[in-house]
Amino acid sequence: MRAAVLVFPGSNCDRDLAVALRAAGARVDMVWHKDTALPEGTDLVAVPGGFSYGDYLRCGAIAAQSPICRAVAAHAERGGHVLGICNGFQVLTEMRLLPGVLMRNAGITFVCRTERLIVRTAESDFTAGYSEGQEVVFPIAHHDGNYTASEDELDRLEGEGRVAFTYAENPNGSARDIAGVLSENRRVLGLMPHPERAVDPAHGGTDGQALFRSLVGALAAA
Ligand SMILES: NC(=O)CC[C@H](N)C(=O)O
Repeated sequence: MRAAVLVFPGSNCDRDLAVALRAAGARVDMVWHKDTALPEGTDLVAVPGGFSYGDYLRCGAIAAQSPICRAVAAHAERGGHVLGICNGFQVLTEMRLLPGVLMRNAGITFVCRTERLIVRTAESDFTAGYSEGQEVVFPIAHHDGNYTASEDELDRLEGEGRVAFTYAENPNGSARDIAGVLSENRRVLGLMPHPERAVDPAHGGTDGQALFRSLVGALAAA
């Protein structure tokens, strides 16, 4: 299974994400945002956290216009898998690969702590390693994590089982406690918490391992 981890100016979780993917068995290529094509045979595009372009304009807005994002959109259009974590989730909403927007946290401040989450669906290649309703603990670190969409869109996401994770205690004002959502074909996942920071006992927890293992396992078998 081959994963492409994108690197933008200001990405700072790209190497953590590569480590988590490699530990789960993926072959990883780091791909610079100015590249125009993904490596041949890329199964998964992984968009990491950080502060792409210093979060200017809006988090992820400039990164979404990068040359590589045209190739990412084409990959998603072909039914390819895409994972966006934190700033990566913001990039995917700016690209409109996922619905909704990430606004400034309701409390205005940057929030950096570990957070309890509830897995809302195990029906995706990203969440198949968990059970529905399972509680997991991932770190969060963001100032624009306040997920917002129209009431109709939120009803649709919930109705279609596309809310992947919710917060047990909402840290940022996100509508309906949403921490992560899936695309219509369930092959694009964006989430604000950081599963790649919960894959080693030294991290204080390993609840993120199941996400990378189930994803790599599903794509290796495909
Ligand atoms: N950890 C991150 O990716 C942070 C994303 C973004 N810079 C924010 O603060 O909201």
